[in-house]
Amino acid sequence: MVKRRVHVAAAAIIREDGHVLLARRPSIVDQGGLWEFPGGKLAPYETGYEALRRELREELGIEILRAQPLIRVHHEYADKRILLDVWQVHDFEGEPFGREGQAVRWVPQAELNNYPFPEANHPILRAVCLPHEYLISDEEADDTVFLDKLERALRDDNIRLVQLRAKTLDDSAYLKRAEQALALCRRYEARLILNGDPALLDSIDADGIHLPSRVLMALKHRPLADDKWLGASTHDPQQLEQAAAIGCDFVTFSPVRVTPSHPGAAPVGWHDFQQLVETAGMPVYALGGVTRDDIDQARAVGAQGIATIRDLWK
Ligand SMILES: Nc1nc2c([nH]c(=O)n2[C@@H]2O[C@H](COP(=O)(O)OP(=O)(O)OP(=O)(O)O)[C@@H](O)[C@H]2O)c(=O)[nH]1
Ligand SMILES: [Mg+2]
Repeated sequence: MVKRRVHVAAAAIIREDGHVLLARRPSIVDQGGLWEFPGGKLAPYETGYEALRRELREELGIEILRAQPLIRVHHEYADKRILLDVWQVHDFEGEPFGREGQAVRWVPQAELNNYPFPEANHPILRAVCLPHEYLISDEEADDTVFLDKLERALRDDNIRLVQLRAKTLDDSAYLKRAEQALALCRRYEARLILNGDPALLDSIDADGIHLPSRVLMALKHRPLADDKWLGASTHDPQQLEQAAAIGCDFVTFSPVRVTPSHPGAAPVGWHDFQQLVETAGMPVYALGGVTRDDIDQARAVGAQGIATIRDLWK
């Protein structure tokens, strides 16, 4: 059987307080009763954004004023291949309601897991819950200097996702620093991701693990429970595939641009990066030579955002 191809535009409407608008599919349609991001199929000759605007008028009675790409997910159902082209809606006019009689609800991010979604939605839920900047901490010999810089980023730059990368510390110094960093991150409601061996979480109840690519490639299964975040460093298509195979929640991909920290590495550039992100099936942070000024560019080619040391660690 040749499967139908279905191209769908869908909206992640995220309110300032972090609540996300969900709609329930009527029980009589395909995937009935499940919750979804409002949207629908592209009509002939429509772009994704045009379809998004039309669908939200039809389904919710709102007019989009500003939206940005969030994630594109390719998924194979038993009867069709689907491309979900998901946009984050930042601003709209009108009060959304279930114009087709469907239930509509603003849901806090922390409660999204309680709602049954179609199978294809897993990466979308990840993308909705992750910020658009990922701070990777720099090597820092002194704990006090480290904590000062971390607090500055949390306080002044509003960073909410931090990876503790400290290759020069031995195990006990790393754990000590991780404990201090975790306490600080908790104060700012930021997530702390430890870099290295998943077993680190046995000692410290941080929010997740970031796998170096070497560790990623050696794994056969996801090494963490589902309630922790699993990230990985990737640099080529094989590593991206492996990250998807073991169920990573997100990855960094580098280098996208020329970076002074790795002058020998050939940057992939935005064009090829876009092709890689398209098939990644999970949120991808652009890394390597990128700054906060590149967030819109990164998102325009489908990335979750940017990851950086240099631009945020000061
Ligand atoms: N809108 C939307 N569709 C999704 C999501 N996840 C997901 O797998 N889908 C699938 O994408 C397809 C969207 O079709 P739809 O029924 O919304 O299409 P539509 O609004 O144009 O209505 P139509 O049935 O009149 O063509 C369905 O097969 C649905 O199961 C999601 O989060 N939002
Ligand atoms: Mg629909």
